[in-house]
Amino acid sequence: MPFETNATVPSFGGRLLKLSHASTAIGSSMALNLYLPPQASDFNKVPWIFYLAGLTCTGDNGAEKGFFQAAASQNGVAIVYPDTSPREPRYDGDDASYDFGRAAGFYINASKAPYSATYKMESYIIDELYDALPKEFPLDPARVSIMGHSMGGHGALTLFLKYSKKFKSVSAFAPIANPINCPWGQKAFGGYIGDDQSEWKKHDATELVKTFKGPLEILIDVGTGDNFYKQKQLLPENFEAAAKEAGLTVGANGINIRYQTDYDHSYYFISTFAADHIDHHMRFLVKPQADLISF
Ligand SMILES: N[C@@H](CCC(=O)N[C@@H](CS)C(=O)NCC(=O)O)C(=O)O
Repeated sequence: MPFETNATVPSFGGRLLKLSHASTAIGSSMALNLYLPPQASDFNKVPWIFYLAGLTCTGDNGAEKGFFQAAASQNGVAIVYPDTSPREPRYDGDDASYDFGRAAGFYINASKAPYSATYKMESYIIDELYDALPKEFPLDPARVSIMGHSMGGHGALTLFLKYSKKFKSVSAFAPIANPINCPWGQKAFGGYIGDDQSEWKKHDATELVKTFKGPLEILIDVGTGDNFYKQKQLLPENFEAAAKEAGLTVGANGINIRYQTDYDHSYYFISTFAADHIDHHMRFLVKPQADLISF
């Protein structure tokens, strides 16, 4: 059993499992939360959505304050809340700032020492959790989506754009949408990848969307009162312009960026629009009728 269940917390008729496991991608123990809605059982594998959290977070922030569980229960979808970086081993200066090192893994595989030894958050999500969780819990391996907030919004957008066959849909709250052009992204990519900016582009949603083929629907919410938006850490306009240039539909049936008047960067903002994001994903996660057995 790769996952240990350390606590089971009833929530909105379902169960929030507080899990830990020895991660092969990271090389040490990782904690995460898994919300199973009441519909999940040995006989009913439910669809599931990754929620990737932002800077300074663990898997607890979204589970405690995102308010996703109410809508997840109504729709019969599970939510996985991974951690935001390895916790062990420690590196000199890995907690010197809130936007690099611990709790700031940026959902990429670091290639620069010493972080390259363990900061493998892309492999952790895409290879390890994606495969291991449905083996042990009632999750449908064929119906997976991804969403995230801020750094986690960058993670959701880039992992979807890189591995679009693995996910049915994507959405983001206040994502860092063009990290190579903002201070957070430049600091993280410089520290985890090094000076080669052509490598940075491989992990930038605005760069990746330029070559995305096929129809693409993404729900993105950004608060106009978000100080990080005002400080140009998020740059959703750059993402939208790149999508337009690539010929993708922008607006309600395409790249749908909603600017929410006065909302900030916090979980008050996320929880307000949590149900909209679950609804967005359910449009892509419901089982086609042909799959249902009739007697
Ligand atoms: N600590 C940072 C802010 C970091 C921050 O706002 N983190 C966001 C994600 S980017 C978050 O979700 N924080 C945790 C929370 O609100 O629960 C600062 O002082 O500027």
